Amino acid sequence: MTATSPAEVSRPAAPEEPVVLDVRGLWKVFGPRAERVPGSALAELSRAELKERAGCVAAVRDATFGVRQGEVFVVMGLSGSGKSTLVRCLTRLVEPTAGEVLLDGQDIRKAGDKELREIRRHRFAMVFQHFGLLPHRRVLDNIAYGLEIRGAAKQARYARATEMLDLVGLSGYGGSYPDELSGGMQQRVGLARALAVDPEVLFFDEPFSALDPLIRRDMQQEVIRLHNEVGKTMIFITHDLDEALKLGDRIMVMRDGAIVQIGTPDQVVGAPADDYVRDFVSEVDRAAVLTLRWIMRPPRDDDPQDGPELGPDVVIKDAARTVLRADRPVRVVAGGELLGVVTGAEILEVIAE
Ligand SMILES: Nc1ncnc2c1ncn2[C@@H]1O[C@H](COP(=O)(O)OP(=O)(O)OP(=O)(O)O)[C@@H](O)[C@H]1O
Repeated sequence: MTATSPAEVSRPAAPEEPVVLDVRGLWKVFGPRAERVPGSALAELSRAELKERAGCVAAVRDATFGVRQGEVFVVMGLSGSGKSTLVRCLTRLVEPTAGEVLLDGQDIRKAGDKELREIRRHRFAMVFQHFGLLPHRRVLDNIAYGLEIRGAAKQARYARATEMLDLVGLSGYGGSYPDELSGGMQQRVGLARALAVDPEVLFFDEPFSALDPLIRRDMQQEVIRLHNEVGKTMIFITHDLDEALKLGDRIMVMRDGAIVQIGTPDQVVGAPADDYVRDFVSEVDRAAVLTLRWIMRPPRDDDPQDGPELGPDVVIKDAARTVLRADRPVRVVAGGELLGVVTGAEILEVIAE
């Protein structure tokens, strides 16, 4: 494949949204006198050494990243890499050991109990793997639960809950109890409950891992659909690469508590930051993720200039037919500017891999 440096390759020039959640130098260390670890020589130790010398586990190590308004931000890594701990630190379900978590500029680590409760009730919502539905409450009351805690009047919360029930495709099930529904349906209730409070940020902690593969695929589609409809900022934990590639606007890869890479799906697949990420993405169908931007070559003087035009962000698989049928190089054009050309040779190289 044509060598392309990651810096040159990015997704379409969508206007960059402001950062909603700005995380800086975040640490979570479990163990005795954990607070002495960040910033000290202990912080430099490997996981095993830290455990041996200080009896501590650094579940999150010096994490710095920003989540943008309206994006689906996926946190991915093997089991034990720190995904859950990191995301729990963002809502302070786990108290961070050091660092800052700024929500619209306000450090939630400094929030008092009352303020924190307000943030959790009004600005955040969560969807968990094990649904977390209240078994003795009907579906509609489960969905309305967050609104009830907030003190919303009955009529208003039922109206909103019914709207959410319809939104997740469960119209008519409001009177059922959770155990009368399948796993996939229960998770739809979980989604509706989270959306009911109209949160600024929605957190998903491996929400679909307990579902069987077909239902899981349905639910992923459902998240994409809901995201398109409601446009919420979503932070989504998964250890499943396909899920990450499908859902993520950007993916953050973690290993041993540290961030290894943050990038769009095509960046993670096309330019893995190290062998760990390379290994992770080695089985991916690159033609389904990478775009023409990754394989185009500079035009040569002897290239015909009248080939078909395609945009740089067309996925290779979608462009293959056009490129392979054309009897001249396809021109990769954005904003009237010729960025490069692609021929059958470049396409076949990726497909043959
Ligand atoms: N309460 C705790 N006390 C001590 N160590 C903990 C605690 N919670 C998590 N850890 C450790 O922190 C590390 C990160 O765990 P975490 O659950 O965040 O990883 P994860 O990537 O979410 O894994 P999984 O996908 O298995 O949930 C692990 O080594 C774990 O053993």
